[in-house]
Amino acid sequence: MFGLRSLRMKERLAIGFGASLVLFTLLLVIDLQMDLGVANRHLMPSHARVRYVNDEDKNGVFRDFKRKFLQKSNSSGSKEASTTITSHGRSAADSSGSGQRNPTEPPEHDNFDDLMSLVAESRRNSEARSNTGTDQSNESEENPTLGDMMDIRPSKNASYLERFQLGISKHELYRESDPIVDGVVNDMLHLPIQHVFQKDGGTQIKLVIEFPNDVKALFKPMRFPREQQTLPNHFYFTDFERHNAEIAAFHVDRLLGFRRTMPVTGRLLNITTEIYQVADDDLLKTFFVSPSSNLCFHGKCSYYCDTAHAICGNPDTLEGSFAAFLPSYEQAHRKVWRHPWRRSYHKRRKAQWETDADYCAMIRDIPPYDEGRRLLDLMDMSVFDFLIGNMDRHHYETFKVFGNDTFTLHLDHGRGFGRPYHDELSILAPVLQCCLIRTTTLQSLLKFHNGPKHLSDLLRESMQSDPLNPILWEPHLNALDRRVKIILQAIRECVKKNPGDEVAIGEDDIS
Ligand SMILES: Nc1ncnc2c1ncn2[C@@H]1O[C@H](COP(=O)(O)OP(=O)(O)OP(=O)(O)O)[C@@H](O)[C@H]1O
Ligand SMILES: [Mn+2]
Repeated sequence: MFGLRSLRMKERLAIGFGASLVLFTLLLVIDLQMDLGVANRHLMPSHARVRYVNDEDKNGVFRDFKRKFLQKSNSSGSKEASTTITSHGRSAADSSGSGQRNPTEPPEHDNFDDLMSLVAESRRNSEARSNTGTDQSNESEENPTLGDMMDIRPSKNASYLERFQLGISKHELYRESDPIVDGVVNDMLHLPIQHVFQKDGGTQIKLVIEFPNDVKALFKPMRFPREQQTLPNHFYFTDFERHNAEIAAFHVDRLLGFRRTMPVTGRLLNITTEIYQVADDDLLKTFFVSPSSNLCFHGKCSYYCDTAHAICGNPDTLEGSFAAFLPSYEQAHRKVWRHPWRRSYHKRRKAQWETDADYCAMIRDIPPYDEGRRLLDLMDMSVFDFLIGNMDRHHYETFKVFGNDTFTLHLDHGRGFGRPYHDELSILAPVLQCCLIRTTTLQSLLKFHNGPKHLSDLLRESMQSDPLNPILWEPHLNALDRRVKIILQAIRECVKKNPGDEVAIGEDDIS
């Protein structure tokens, strides 16, 4: 009797153990699936939560700077919930990063002379190297274009876009002050729209707009007014995309001298004649008339493509961003790279860079980050994303034909410019952890900071010609100037931590 009972007990234990093993495996599988987030974005939990506070990285530069910065400032997140527009936007936002100064005292301007001398020194060194012929980076290195590589010349009646695409070079998308950018933008603004369909891939709705002569643009529609901030309970990957963020990001990238973002312009559309009447069948099926008699559509995608999140004319007009189309894959294959500082896209798991103090040291040893310009390009990307507040940089792309020592494309900035009163320091993690920045980028930042024109002034000027101007809500422009200073402070900390031979700035390898 006892033996039988104990046998049952054993069986029960075995069954219980077996069941928990199955349950555990199941949980692991679900966990793993969620971590595939980016490749399979539909699997990503909409309520996922990612913390970036790094408990183990007690000595990491990232954590150190974050702690120091937060101690000095009285948090820049205090106004996040407010969407009130005040005429004092500039001074209100400026005060958020400047510590506990007496409000009557004029703030003292820090020129960052230490960093200025660092840039000057780096310049002198590279000049000396090129004079003595010991320069590692070949200054006179060729900068072939896609046209050169494929041996294609623009046809006689080639559009601006075709010329632009063939002129994309190993170092950049377009040259400084290249008039072709205006040509491409003008075409997207004025050419008649012939055909519209939804672009597949990605999580939110995007349309491919076709103009005559094979000219194409990638369209993202406006959803909210400029003052709408990222909803407090939305993560970076559930945040709505903003058409104006795409426009502003193009201008910021150009002002930084990167030229790695395709030209983007705003355009006001007539939803009836310029979308509905030229839409393909699949898109057409998602059109409807709202109770206010406005024409609406929602398309098909994994996030916000339903009746409750439809895009509607007002009453017939619709704002959107038009990004010049990249060359087709057949023309120029692009290589997609997983970003080493990609967020976990998982509610419980942290990314390795969030917990590993030596993360950058590891990345530095892995190709293509172990040589050439790639790691410096990632530092630029981090600076750029921090400025625009973009946390959604999971992958990046390069043109295959140029090999590894080519620029990284800056694509997809629809989730930038969402929180003007918050500075997301974790976006700067690559720069803070590697203690590295390209000389020319540091120089640009110092110029923005010391003036006479600040980044916000230059950006306001640059975006003035856009038909949808003003593109940004004023607090976002103030945030840019505040963030420039934060980056400079961060670099200063790095330099202090790495005195002597460990120079914190990287040689510029672009001629
Ligand atoms: N200007 C462009 N021309 C052609 N293709 C583009 C352009 N910009 C982006 N793409 C392609 O379209 C894809 C999706 O674009 P984008 O990343 O902007 O959309 P998304 O919905 O935000 O995507 P995800 O959800 O994956 O972040 C990109 O992976 C890129 O390859
Ligand atoms: Mn995206």
